[in-house]
Amino acid sequence: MVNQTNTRCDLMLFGALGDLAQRKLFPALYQLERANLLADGSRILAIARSEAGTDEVRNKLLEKLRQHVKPAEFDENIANDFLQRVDYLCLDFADQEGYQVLNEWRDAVNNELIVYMATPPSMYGVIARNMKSSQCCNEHTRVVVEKPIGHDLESSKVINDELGEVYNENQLFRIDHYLGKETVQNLIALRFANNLFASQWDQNHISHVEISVAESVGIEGRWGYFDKAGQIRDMVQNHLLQLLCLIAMDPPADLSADSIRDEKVKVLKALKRITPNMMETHVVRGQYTAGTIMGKPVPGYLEEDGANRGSETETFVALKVEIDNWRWSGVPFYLRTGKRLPEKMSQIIIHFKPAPHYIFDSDQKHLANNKLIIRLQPDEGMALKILTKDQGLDKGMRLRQGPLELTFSETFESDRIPDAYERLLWEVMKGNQYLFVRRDEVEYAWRWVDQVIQNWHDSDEPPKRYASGTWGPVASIAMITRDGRSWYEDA
Ligand SMILES: NC(=O)C1=CN([C@@H]2O[C@H](COP(=O)(O)OP(=O)(O)OC[C@H]3O[C@@H](n4cnc5c(N)ncnc54)[C@H](OP(=O)(O)O)[C@@H]3O)[C@@H](O)[C@H]2O)C=CC1
Ligand SMILES: O=C1O[C@H](COP(=O)(O)O)[C@@H](O)[C@H](O)[C@H]1O
Repeated sequence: MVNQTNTRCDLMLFGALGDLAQRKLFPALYQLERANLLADGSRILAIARSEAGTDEVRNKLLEKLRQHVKPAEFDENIANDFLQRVDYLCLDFADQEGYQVLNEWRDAVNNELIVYMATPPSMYGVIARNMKSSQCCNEHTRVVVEKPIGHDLESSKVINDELGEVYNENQLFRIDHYLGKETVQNLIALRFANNLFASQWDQNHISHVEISVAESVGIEGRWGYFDKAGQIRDMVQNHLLQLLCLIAMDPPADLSADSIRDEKVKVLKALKRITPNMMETHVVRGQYTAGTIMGKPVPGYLEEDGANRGSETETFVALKVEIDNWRWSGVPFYLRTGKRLPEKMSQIIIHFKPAPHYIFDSDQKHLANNKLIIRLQPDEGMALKILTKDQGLDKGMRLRQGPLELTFSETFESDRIPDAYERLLWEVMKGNQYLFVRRDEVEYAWRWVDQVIQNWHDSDEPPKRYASGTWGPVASIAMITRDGRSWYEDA
């Protein structure tokens, strides 16, 4: 395979021994090596707090790669070649003087510099300042930061200000890993490469939209982080609102980062405020109790390791979101996301309005709506549910609904679907910002989410319990049923 950039990069990875780095980032970098996308001479400096030598860290990383790369994609020789690029530096990120070693490592090498902060967000400002005062970075350095940026609008502004004191916006690559998923990028292709949909994509033709991001896992040992965040900060503020933006935005003038981000921001600005008296009909929050997932018993949220038994943090959220603009007036977007649901499944359903005048037997009217089902994960693909005549002499003009089906793995057999982090790291190396989130997007998303959280605090109502292995509190079903609709289930 061809090396597509030939750009030599030095990647400084802060937090290199943390969960994200070991589980996602190193496996993604390994895959770039396997695809021959890392230029010869590109290097990685793994930086973390543990005392260790480079050889010891390389061995540890090899172990982790064996664990986290699919066996069919793991090649010991490629892994060893890849690890030759890695050096290790033990550094307390707050130790300003220690940053001199970064310059020594850079030495006279002229590679482009990427700094990846896979650390708690409270460290972003510290690292940025220390990099600057030690002259380890310049106006060409690209800086990758992880979500969440803060826990509300105010704290996100502080973090963004700290980063902004050292770096320009065009140097900052804020990760929302959903934007790195192939199927999420495909939303842009689907909407703007197919005129068929472009002309149908508004309140004249669409009755409502569903966005479901279901996880079967719980909090995976991350109580300390998750209990302060909850599902609304962990998933809605970023991933679900980004999906909503990609579905709802107007066509961008081109594929440049700012054209796309400008359109997403317009959607975020137009989100209708959820006032306290709308909470009952527009918002459901839940917390899982013990139950069974795929035949296995699992503990409730309050029985997880490290749990504080009195916690009222939500692990499930359902929302009815309205967009106050010309295109989407009167079209609700129903969002739901939760942990310990029956299966891992992310999908978007576009429900089209029925034909304006109905000429078939009225007992079939419930079949009348076309639906576009976009499966983000797993079983990536899409299906357009259309109505056809039921075949047979005895059927008359009876209708039935069937799918025009596109399953990516079957239709495009040879394509391996890369992990989101592979795509995102690759785009950083090329300097493309279009899959990363601009400061104003983060802040408008917080502004909207903050008012929902504030309403929760004011009402003092605890989250509704749901058994693990179910689709969340029954109130989430009631929320959509009240509007004469239901969450889509494939029959
Ligand atoms: N893990 C995940 O799946 C996801 C993580 N993220 C985000 O990615 C970032 C990293 O998360 P994650 O990997 O889970 O976190 P971890 O706590 O596992 O890793 C953070 C790393 O940073 C190190 N660190 C923290 N403070 C210092 C310091 N002062 N000096 C040196 N090292 C320090 C920690 O070292 P030590 O171990 O010694 O404390 C640890 O190795 C966070 O912002 C998180 O929100 C986002 C999406 C998913
Ligand atoms: O950002 C996060 O995402 C994961 C879900 O990501 P996915 O790619 O597996 O769908 C979630 O489990 C985690 O809590 C959250 O921080």
